[in-house]
Amino acid sequence: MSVVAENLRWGVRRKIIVSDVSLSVAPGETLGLIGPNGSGKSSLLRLLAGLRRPASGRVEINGQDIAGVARKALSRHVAFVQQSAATDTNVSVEDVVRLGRTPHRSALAGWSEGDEAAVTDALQRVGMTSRRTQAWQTLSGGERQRVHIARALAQAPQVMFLDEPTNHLDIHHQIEILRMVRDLDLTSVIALHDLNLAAMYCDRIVVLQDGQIHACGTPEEVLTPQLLKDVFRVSAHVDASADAGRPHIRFSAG
Ligand SMILES: Nc1ncnc2c1ncn2[C@@H]1O[C@H](COP(=O)(O)OP(=O)(O)OP(=O)(O)O)[C@@H](O)[C@H]1O
Repeated sequence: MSVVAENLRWGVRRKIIVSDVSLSVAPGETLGLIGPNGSGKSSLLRLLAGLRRPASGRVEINGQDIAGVARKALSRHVAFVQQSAATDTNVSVEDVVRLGRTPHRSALAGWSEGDEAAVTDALQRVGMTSRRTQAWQTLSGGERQRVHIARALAQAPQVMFLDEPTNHLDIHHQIEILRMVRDLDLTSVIALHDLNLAAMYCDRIVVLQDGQIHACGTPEEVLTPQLLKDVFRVSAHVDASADAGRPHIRFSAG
């Protein structure tokens, strides 16, 4: 499914937070969203996912304006992995992942074999099968993050928005999760702080600054020393890595 945003604007009181953002994501593409703290990444993701209404502009998913689509209908296709989602504390890991099936179930339908299979598959994909019955509140930060990703996977979405999905994860799981999202047959938009991970796993990257798109293109086109200086205020060398020629950033210490 494609995602298209046209002239999105959103703000709070007089403060403009997302300003005239237009972008498009092709079916199956992985788009990275990078930018300094407070540049509007989370706000833009929420607009794209229909969790927030823009003051003006529109978002189309699969050619349909999401303003006219009910939340439950939208969540049959669209999943959102929040930065630090709060979850009711008195639940098990599998209870959390089961919530991902909610959009697919009617009030009268029981829990089906298909629902169970989706939960089992999602837990397996994030390496949490053995924790299935563990209490949610006893998980570590990174384990919670993986369970939230499993909940989104259980939703069987065709579009996935992820807000810094790797920020609590060790390097092994950061790579595992991003590789998995890239290899899944879905369209994804991922806000990331780690620029080298964005370079490795995203087909294209959008750079936000002060709520506006500063640059958009392939990792090679976007991640230049000049852009890193202008937007992120750091000095860096950018090498072509051995990994399919994707850029690799080396930050200067001094
Ligand atoms: N509901 C709100 N009310 C007031 N200000 C808000 C609101 N939501 C976001 N902001 C402000 O908008 C700006 C963008 O926030 P946002 O969370 O989208 O940035 P971000 O790029 O995701 O940041 P970070 O990298 O730190 O997670 C910030 O200055 C934030 O304080």
